[in-house]
Amino acid sequence: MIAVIPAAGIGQRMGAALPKQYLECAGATLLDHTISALFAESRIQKIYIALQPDDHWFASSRYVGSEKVERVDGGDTRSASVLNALSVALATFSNDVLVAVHDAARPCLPPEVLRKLLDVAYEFPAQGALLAIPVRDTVKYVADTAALNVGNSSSVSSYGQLPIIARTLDRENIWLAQTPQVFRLGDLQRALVLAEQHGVGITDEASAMEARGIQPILVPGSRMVMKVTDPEDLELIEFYLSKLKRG
Ligand SMILES: Nc1ccn([C@@H]2O[C@H](COP(=O)(O)OP(=O)(O)OP(=O)(O)O)[C@@H](O)[C@H]2O)c(=O)n1
Ligand SMILES: C[C@](O)(CO)[C@H](O)COP(=O)(O)O
Repeated sequence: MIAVIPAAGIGQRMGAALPKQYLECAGATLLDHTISALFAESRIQKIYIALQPDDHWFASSRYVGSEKVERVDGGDTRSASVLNALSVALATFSNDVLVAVHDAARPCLPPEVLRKLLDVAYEFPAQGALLAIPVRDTVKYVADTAALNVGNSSSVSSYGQLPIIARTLDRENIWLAQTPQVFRLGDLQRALVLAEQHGVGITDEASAMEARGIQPILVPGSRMVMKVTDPEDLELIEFYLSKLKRG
């Protein structure tokens, strides 16, 4: 099996001076933590890292020069970055090889969680599998209007326009998708190409497979596999990474 790490984002919501995957945390960059989690899993033979073509930060990674790690060009969107990496991988690996796609922005991936996901993916290669966690809070679907309605009137609060509730969703069947997401290389490449051709909005690999009628398996992940998105996440990820290192 192989892995792809989309790492070509700019980290706009983080607002840092460099892309968030290069921020230092618990002794390494977030990207190096992410690579190290996949590197340590013996079933993963090769890791493709999709980077902005003009990325000059990766040159300082401890994984530069490793035969198991290959840099490829990313694209304008996450799915374009993944697709570029899959196309490069297909020059070396066959359609039936499993590929685990894992966000650079999810640097904390406990080994036992990864192992469980890969075990399930090997059992059900045609369906594929991904990490996910069930929603714990009550889920509100918000109305289209952004205005705060008071009685029959519509007003803006002292904190600006706030959303209002349209309805409460039944959370019983709602899970939040994480990564890695594991599929057969050929299946995923075809699904992503078709999604692009048909203008299907894709925010993860499973969505592309779902659009082809596949029902991927959800493997319980962990809150530690959180996606680092804005500055508020940094303290928590540092805590999780340190906890993981301590074992
Ligand atoms: N053109 C892109 C955009 C995103 N990603 C990667 O996809 C993952 C998830 O994306 P996200 O967390 O949204 O990262 P950014 O796009 O960097 O963040 P932002 O949306 O705040 O700019 C990240 O590892 C990011 O580097 C990518 O490879 N190529
Ligand atoms: C793939 C993903 O991690 C699933 O939660 C996520 O969708 C990627 O983040 P984005 O902000 O939608 O690119």
